[in-house]
Amino acid sequence: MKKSTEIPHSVELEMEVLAKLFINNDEIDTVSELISARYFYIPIHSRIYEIMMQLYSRGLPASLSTVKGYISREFTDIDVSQYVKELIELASPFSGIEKLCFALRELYLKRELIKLSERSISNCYDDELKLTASVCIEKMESELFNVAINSGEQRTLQHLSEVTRKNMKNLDAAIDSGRAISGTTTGFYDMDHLTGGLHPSDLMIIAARPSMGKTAFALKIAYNVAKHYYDEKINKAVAFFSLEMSAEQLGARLISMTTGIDGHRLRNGMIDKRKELPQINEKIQEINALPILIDDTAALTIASIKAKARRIKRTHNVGLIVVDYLQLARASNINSNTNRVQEIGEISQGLKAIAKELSIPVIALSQLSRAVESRDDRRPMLQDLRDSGNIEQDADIVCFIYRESYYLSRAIEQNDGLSPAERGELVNKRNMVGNIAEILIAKQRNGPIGTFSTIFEGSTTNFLNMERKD
Ligand SMILES: Nc1ncnc2c1ncn2[C@@H]1O[C@H](COP(=O)(O)OP(=O)(O)OP(=O)(O)O)[C@@H](O)[C@H]1O
Repeated sequence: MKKSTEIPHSVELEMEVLAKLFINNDEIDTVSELISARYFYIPIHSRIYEIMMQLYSRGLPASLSTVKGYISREFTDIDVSQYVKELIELASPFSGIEKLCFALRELYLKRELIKLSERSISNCYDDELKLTASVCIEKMESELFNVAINSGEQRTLQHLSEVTRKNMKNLDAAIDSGRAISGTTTGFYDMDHLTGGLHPSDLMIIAARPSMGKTAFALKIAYNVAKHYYDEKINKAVAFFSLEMSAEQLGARLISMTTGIDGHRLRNGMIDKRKELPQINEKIQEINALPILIDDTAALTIASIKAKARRIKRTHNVGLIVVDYLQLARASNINSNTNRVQEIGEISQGLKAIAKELSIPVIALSQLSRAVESRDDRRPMLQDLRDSGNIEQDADIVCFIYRESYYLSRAIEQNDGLSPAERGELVNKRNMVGNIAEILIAKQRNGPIGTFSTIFEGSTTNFLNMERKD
């Protein structure tokens, strides 16, 4: 392998791009979309480009004479007239400017990769910084992600017209979808109606007491989104970080959910081999085709979730991330003074940061404290999240799952000094509420709050729309 020790750059290429721009200022619009001043390695080139952009944006001609005035003052040791003359001579009529810009970008990205690798090496060698290996990985991943996704450009300033153009694009997409939603469908009609679907950059918290069906609900949304990607031939994937259940357990739930066969029977092999086995095989084929990625590493730190999320965005164009569940993740910067509330705060903040940085929705499940059960009405409220860091503030949407039948069944089973009449009343009540699971949207930053009902089928851990449209 032939190695070059020279920093990747091409003086001629840079000069040719500038020359073409001098000859035809109209190309500036195209070029400014593709490159920026930092793509030029030679300082005088970078400055010439910057000045041209400034003049052009003020409606002035970016001509040789105007630019020369500025440059001569700043680069006194260079014969600018001669330099600019050479520049013009270089302009070849044969190569298109876009091709040149891509070549320039290639060289710039290689330089950025070299720089980030050097920084990473020096972080690892530096004893004084005392960075852990996972912090070094997180830093490198983050920088690598910026180079890969944004080509190193961290765009922070946008003109309002760019923003409204995106608004119109979203509105057009909502109109075109014919589903009256602007985000990705959750598969739950009432939820889509209330929220407009799942939106990029949003952190949605799904919270409930244990056994209410958080995992089941989130898995159904993940399944619905992946099925939507598959059916519509959208090249995206869903990533499910399962800190509690193993990937096999989630797979078993998906099989039970899609075949309608009781999960308990499936686990114990109590199935009709002739009738049900072919059905299971058929559904497994369907599940296999879905773009769902599962990571079941336990006790992940928020830094490693971030790093993995960036990687999956790069490798699989992830469109939705689910984290089950928030309290099982660990903060990255824990010391002896860190308390649990601070730790949860860092995790929810980190999840929101992932949603924003990757511009995708993130769904995080959250446990609720026992306090819920000390009230007569056990429907969770936002205040139930208040002891848990900043979950409520960081979330764009908070929804709770509440199943009255769960509490009624528990009371019937415990049979705590119930008279036969009281027991009968509880059984009647449970029959009335049936398998209804209420979803309470208690906070929505950009929309209304409200409650809707779904059906929870315990035996298949499946959530369904009330009208069984799915
Ligand atoms: N085979 C089955 N038959 C009947 N109900 C079942 C079966 N398997 C699971 N369930 C019910 O599904 C519910 C568990 O759902 P899920 O694990 O999604 O809840 P969760 O809120 O995520 O729970 P946790 O917080 O404990 O993880 C429980 O109420 C459980 O009784």
